[in-house]
Amino acid sequence: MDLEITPPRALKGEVRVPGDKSISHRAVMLGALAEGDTCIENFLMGADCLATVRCLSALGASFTGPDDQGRLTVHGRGAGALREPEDVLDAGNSGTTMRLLLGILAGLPFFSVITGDASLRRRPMKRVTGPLSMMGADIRGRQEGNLAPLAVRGGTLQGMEYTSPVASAQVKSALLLAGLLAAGRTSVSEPALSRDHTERMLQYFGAAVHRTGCTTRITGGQTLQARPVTVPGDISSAAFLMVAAAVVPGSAVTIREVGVNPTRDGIVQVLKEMGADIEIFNIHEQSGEPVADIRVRHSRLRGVTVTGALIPRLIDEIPVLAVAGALAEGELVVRDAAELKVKESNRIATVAVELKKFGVDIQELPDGLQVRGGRPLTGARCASHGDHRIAMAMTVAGMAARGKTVIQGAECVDVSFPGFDGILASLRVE
Ligand SMILES: O=C(O)C1=C[C@@H](OP(=O)(O)O)[C@@H](O)[C@H](O)C1
Ligand SMILES: C=C(OP(=O)(O)O)C(=O)O
Repeated sequence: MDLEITPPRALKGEVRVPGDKSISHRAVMLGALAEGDTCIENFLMGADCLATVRCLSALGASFTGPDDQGRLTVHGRGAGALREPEDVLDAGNSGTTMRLLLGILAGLPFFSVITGDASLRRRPMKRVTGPLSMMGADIRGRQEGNLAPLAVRGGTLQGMEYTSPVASAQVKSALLLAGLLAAGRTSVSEPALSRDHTERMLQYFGAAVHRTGCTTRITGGQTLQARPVTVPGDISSAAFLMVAAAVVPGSAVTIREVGVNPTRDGIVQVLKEMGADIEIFNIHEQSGEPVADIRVRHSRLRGVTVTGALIPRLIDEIPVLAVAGALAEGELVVRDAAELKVKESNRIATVAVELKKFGVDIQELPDGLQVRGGRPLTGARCASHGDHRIAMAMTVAGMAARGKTVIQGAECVDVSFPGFDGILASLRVE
């Protein structure tokens, strides 16, 4: 599907974005492991989270919904009620589905095979299958258990202390979920703190999880108690609207009920450092997660350098941050972000290739990007590379460019942000 964009005069109004993808995955997974009914409101009906629901159904979990309001109930009967799937589990395009489910499958006493689409079958899984094998699971796949399809014979796991070489919430979460099903204590240390939604939701469901610095610990054998979950709006989806409002002259956009977890809000911090006019207000807590309204008005931006512990706090927002950099004065530099190479596409390469089509001065770095901003953008014919974040970032570039932009293969937007073009259309002032 092609998406056509012409620059609006301004973006104005008040919107909500769909539910958080990370929290939606975790709500159904923990719901399936818990005892009782987990009623979820504002569940993300994107392709990735629906893949998680299908995999859990194949494992015997039972659901009511989702209805068209995003209401979904998981009828949990504890981990022991999950059973061997009769067919291959399909995680589609979703790294989170595959890696977190591997943690659960490793701790369950049966055989399963999990695969995904062409992009997911190229992404590294050894980062979870390696430590899960050390805990006692038998996991086989191409490149010594690195590439899906992966065959898992789960069973009795022994907790362990693991130091992850990457700051990855998917690695941490897979090991904490395996740790919940394992004997003894599991601890995961990471080089910088990644998103902590799994820890928060485990605690919300009654499990004891402790963190000291960047080390998180869980003791196996705890039971989870079902609780209602209201999923906040996804800050990673809101980021596209935030940058669009910041760069399109005359804009003023309010996004209601967005998750502002401090392990996810790096984009707000960096846009503010760049000079963006952003207000965060009406801060409150919902199902163990902080939520707020975000108002963004157009303003002049300047380039900054983004590195280190900030990177995991905005990893999925880097494609759209590069667009903000292209429209800012001076230079935006992103370093320590080599993880971008193993996402749905190699995002260092795809961001650079696509932004060059708009006339942007952008260079690939081994672990990031360098963008020299300030030149006017010219509308372009872009490719999504099958990557939702690239499709949406280039849409934002198109809104600030002269002339028409076309995004080829824009159907992948549905992975995380169904209704994206409708929400943008509702904000347009012609
Ligand atoms: O745990 C999660 O829900 C996610 C963690 C991040 O991946 P990594 O764990 O690979 O950094 C992020 O890029 C992804 O979109 C969602
Ligand atoms: C990297 C992403 O997701 P996943 O790893 O779940 O495919 C993303 O949504 O940008």
